[in-house]
Amino acid sequence: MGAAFDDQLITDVATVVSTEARAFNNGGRAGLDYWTPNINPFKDPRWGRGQETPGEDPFHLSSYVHALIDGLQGGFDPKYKRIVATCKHFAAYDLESWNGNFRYQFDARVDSQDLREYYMPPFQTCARDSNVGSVMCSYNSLNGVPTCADPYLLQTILREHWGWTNEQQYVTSDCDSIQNIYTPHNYTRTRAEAVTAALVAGTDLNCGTYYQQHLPTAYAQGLFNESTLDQALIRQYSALVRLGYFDGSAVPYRNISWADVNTPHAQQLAYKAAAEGITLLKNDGTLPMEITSDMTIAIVGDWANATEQMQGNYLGIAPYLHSPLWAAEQTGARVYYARVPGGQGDPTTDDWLSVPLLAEKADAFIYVGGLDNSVEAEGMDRVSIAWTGGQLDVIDQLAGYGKPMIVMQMGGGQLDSSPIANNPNVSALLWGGYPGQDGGVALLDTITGKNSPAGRLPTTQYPANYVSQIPMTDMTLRPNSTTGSPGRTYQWYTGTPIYEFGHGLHYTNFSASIQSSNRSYSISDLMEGCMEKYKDKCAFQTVNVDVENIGSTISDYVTLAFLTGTHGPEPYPNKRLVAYTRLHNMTAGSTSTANLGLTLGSLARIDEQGNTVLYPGDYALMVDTQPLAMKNFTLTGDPVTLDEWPQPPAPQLQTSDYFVGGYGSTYEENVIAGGTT
Ligand SMILES: O=[N+]([O-])c1ccc(O[C@@H]2O[C@@H](CO)[C@H](O)[C@H]2O)cc1
Repeated sequence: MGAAFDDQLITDVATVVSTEARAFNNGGRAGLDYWTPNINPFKDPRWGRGQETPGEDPFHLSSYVHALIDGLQGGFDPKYKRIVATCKHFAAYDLESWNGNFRYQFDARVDSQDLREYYMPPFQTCARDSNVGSVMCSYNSLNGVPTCADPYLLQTILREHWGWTNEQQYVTSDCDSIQNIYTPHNYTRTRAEAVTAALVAGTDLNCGTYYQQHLPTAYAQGLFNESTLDQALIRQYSALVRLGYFDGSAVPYRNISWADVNTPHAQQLAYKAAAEGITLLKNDGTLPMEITSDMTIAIVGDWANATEQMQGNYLGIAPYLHSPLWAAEQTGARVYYARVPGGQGDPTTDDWLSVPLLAEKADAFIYVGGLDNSVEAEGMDRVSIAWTGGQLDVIDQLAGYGKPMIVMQMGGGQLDSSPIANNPNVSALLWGGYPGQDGGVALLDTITGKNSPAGRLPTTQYPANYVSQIPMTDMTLRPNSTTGSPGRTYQWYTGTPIYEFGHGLHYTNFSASIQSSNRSYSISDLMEGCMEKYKDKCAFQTVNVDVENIGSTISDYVTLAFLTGTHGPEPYPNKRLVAYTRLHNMTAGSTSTANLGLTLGSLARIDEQGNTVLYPGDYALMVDTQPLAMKNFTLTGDPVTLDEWPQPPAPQLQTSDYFVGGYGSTYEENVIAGGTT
């Protein structure tokens, strides 16, 4: 869904989710607070939970999450919320288990510039601009303080700076993260101090047992006031009030029933969400490829008959799971399926004797593989971002027969696909993520041209040696000659990506031109017209981009607008996304206009203190990754601070390093006397 770059799609999907959630609630099968979305930026390609997020770019994440909350909660200030959404994990959480570091004890060291520029924007959008009902603090520490015990994060930034002060908004802990304040963070001397630190910092709800077990002792010890407890309770009960929990049939959502679950509309949307995200990385002209009933197709690989696997993690019960194999069989062609060796944990293909047999019979090969949840998962980061040798071996062998050879790269993270990209016998390469219940159909429709691919990569595809250039624990974004970091994300990476953020081919060609001429703007004039409470939200301009389909195939087109230029503090990023929109169903020869709303905030840069500043200098707006259109402009006058970032308190504690456990070990404290775990 991140690769679709289609905010309306996100709102539509989220509306189905919240509608079905209400049906389940009315049926007595579910609550009304949902611990979604995971909106941490996908900073490092090894991250096992990057698959849950829309991608690596903070502007993209912010725009996406705004659209998502709209659908989940039913608008930004509804009388009754449809459900409470929870933006998680606040903040700087993106490490599971890597090289002896675990999410429960990891201390993310982040300076104010990177914090405000990269790790904060999605949460600012959640709290300040979308009225999200709940925020979840994370397992990790941030600069020495466990986030669930950090008043700078939960009070100063979240509530005061972002004005997230409605009584019905509450912070929940991650599951057992309050226990983790005590161990393995070793942040407090006692358990009573750990629960106190969390409650006083503003963690209102505990996923786990620590509040139940230890708040009474802490209260008896006089560690916090009753009013602090009241505040947490008021926030949670107020949230129920805003959900209409106490209002019976006065709440319109009470009418939602099982008939509103798994509707034809929901099914179509599941298909659309899969189809819009499929991204064409390489094509020698073989695609689209008609599949007729007199053809024989061989569909192979670990994912060829994927069903549950198409859902990634955190999934519900799907009404059906249409695998690629199932979809291939619906074409009427004769289909051979082989799971073949060479998948995850199966590095050799030596005993695979069926290649020549398959090759003799098949008119075309479809290989579906890549990553799956056995290697990218919650609690599990990767150590390699290369394809397994076995998979490449199979792909090589099949490609060697000189027949149409299509590779589908699946999974939420990226792999270095250069061996496939550089193999002239591989006709086409597509990326499909975790496409959900109708994923197989969306993939086959893309091969045949029933769906024209228009997705764009929401993450950089790095070369495999990237993982030896920077440790996962390094939270910095900018390249650094001292540490040897080549930089993170398309904004700062100094190497050459295999496929860059925003890459995505089509079955047609597009041209674009930006309306309006190059010119200069005075910063003081811009500020004079800026009346918003939050200055970064003031409009700069709506840039209209005329996009023309100059090929012969109907297709969507995603307009990505990047800003470059010399303005603000050095170093300058390569470029940064400042707007995007998806144009739908553009017929051959047609022109559509993308209206890109730029704000003063989107022009601004972040200084070393984390302030958002509008700087004089040269700017260039470009459309698409291989610029189809470009517009230069300048800002003149003195810099103006749009948002003054609250400075962190002086560090008090250093993290300790005597935790020796692994994934899961922190739960041992939950053994109740006489019980088991
Ligand atoms: O059963 N457990 O032991 C267990 C432990 C951790 C866990 O993950 C946490 O729960 C999810 C709740 O939203 C958070 O996104 C995730 O970080 C989910 C389940």
